[in-house]
Amino acid sequence: MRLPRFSLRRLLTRVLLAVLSVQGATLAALMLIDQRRKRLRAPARFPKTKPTTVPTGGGELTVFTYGQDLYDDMLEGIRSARRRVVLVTFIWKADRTGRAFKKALIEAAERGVEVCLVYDEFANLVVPRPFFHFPASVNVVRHPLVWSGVGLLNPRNLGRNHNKLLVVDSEVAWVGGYNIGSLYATDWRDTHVRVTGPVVADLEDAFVDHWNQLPGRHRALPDVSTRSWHSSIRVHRNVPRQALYPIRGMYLEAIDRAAHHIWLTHAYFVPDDDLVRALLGAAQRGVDVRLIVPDQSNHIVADWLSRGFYSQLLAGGVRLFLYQGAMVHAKTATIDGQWSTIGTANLDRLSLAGNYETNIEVTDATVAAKLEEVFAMDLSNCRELTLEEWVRRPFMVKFSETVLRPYRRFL
Ligand SMILES: O=P(O)(O)OC[C@H](O)CO
Repeated sequence: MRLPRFSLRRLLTRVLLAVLSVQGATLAALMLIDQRRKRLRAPARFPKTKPTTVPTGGGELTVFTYGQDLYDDMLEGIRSARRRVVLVTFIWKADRTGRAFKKALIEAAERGVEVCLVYDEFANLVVPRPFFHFPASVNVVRHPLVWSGVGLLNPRNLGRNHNKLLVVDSEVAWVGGYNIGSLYATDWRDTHVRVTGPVVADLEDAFVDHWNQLPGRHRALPDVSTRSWHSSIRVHRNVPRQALYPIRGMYLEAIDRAAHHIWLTHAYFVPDDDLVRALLGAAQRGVDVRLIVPDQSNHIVADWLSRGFYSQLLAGGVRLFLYQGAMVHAKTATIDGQWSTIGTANLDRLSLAGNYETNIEVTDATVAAKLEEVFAMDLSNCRELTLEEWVRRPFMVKFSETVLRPYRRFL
């Protein structure tokens, strides 16, 4: 009898196919669970603060924690614009909220205001194309799926425009986690700020530089020439085309500097090794490190990738809080009662090393106190996850987390 010949190649192919099948089955099961959850989900309920304003950076900063308050404020800003409105958004839904923005922007253009808009093509593939048809008086540029005329496989050409920024009359700007859509107005807990003062020129400059880089035949905007060297608020922008990713550096530096507490609120938490090391290092030197993440976000796969970090973080002394009853979509941090950041970047690889993003970094105790209030409010709506509870989760759950680990680097 002849024995079948051992082939290493055949064995490796079979192992690879088996791993891919298990991963595929796990992802499919998660999708099914997600669909069912979404069907059965109760209406969102969560605590929120009224918009409150504090002086900072030679101007003012107002914190918004409820979408409807924010959208009303942004729409009022657009309706009162006299010279120029620039707006960039990752997602722009064609629903009641999205239509209200569209109408206000068209009306502004019709009364002579210069209106420049950017939206991300990929994020809005599901939005009917005609929604993005504007009169010629409005300047609209689509951030393309792939930057034209350049290699498809170069990650620098694939970065999504994940920004959410509005600037009116070079005097006031809004930036933060909110995309534009009715769901976000009432059902998601997110954080955005309105700022005035010198920082507005930096935010407008970020828009203008990007606008002028975008492919297409749109008219270039003049560079912003009124930027100050002296502000307690710094703008950090990721620009993949220029291989600029300062937001990751900003986080690493601030975490490394922390002496007392680090309080983070993040919608999608899939950090790289350096960020994990920085957080664990802070916890080890006695810093009170707390992280709020959604108990169930709108992306179940992101949740499961995030869960893959919990054991290490909990064992290292980081405290985890799971937000209940609604999606928490904020991307904020506050450290030592001194330092804060609010912006568009998630703590995942797409945001920190892939997308166009904008965060502001504020070194101001008054702003930190405001964000600590918001953090305390959110904590009141969280369930703390302990290491004791976490190690007792079922074997299949642990197995699924392990199976999905290789996908971390794609998110
Ligand atoms: O990419 P973000 O952080 O703006 O979140 C968008 C939502 O996940 C849309 O599904």
